[in-house]
Amino acid sequence: MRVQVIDHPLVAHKVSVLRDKNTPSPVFRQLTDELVTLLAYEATRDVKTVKIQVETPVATTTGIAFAKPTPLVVPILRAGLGMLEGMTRLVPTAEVGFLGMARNEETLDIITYAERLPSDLTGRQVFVLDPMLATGGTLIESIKFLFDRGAEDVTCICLIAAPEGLARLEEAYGDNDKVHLVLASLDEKLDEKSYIVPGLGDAGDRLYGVAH
Ligand SMILES: O=P(O)(O)OC[C@H]1O[C@H](OP(=O)(O)OP(=O)(O)O)[C@H](O)[C@@H]1O
Ligand SMILES: O=c1cc[nH]c(=O)[nH]1
Ligand SMILES: [Mg+2]
Repeated sequence: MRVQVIDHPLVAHKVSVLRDKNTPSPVFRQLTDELVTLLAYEATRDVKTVKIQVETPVATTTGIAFAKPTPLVVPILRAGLGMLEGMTRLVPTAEVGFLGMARNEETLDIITYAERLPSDLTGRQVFVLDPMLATGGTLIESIKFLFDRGAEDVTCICLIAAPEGLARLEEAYGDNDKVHLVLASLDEKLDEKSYIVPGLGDAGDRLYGVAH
């Protein structure tokens, strides 16, 4: 498993504003969108391409296009939905599939309540979007789901991760070079409710919930 924490002042600045509890939902959504585009630049470095011929007004040259089958982008509902538009703006030919998962806040068990993905993912490059990697339960379940369907490789784009969740992912996929994780920040720890510290609170609520 390859893990990249993007160390860049544009990313760090946007994460700082995102963390601020006084940042309202519309700004939170805008920053989430902007952050995805910055992380996607790195996350798509190994996307499969083919050479094509391009006619410029002056000459013929060689360019590239995304190889077929096209990449599949999978936001994990609900919070991952806030990252979808930023990703598809950069990879407009991507197909989009959906996984709805929720963490039971008492037991931390993961409930998969929705799934709308192609039935056969053989040979597909998949990009999973979820802002938070806390205990790692949701991401491990998502990656398993995608490999079970035949996905060739899985790149997860997350904004904030906890070391505890990263360790669980390493345990599950450390030896697998088909798993790639791109993060904006690796935080300190989880608190007693398994929220990321310092984190940014509940990403789903801050994107789509009632304003506090
Ligand atoms: O690493 P874990 O401990 O599994 O926690 C991370 C998950 O928790 C959040 O979703 P949540 O379950 O709150 O659902 P939501 O997106 O609907 O708010 C977050 O978006 C991740 O999916
Ligand atoms: O800190 C956390 C942990 C899980 N889910 C969130 O939205 N935030
Ligand atoms: Mg939530």
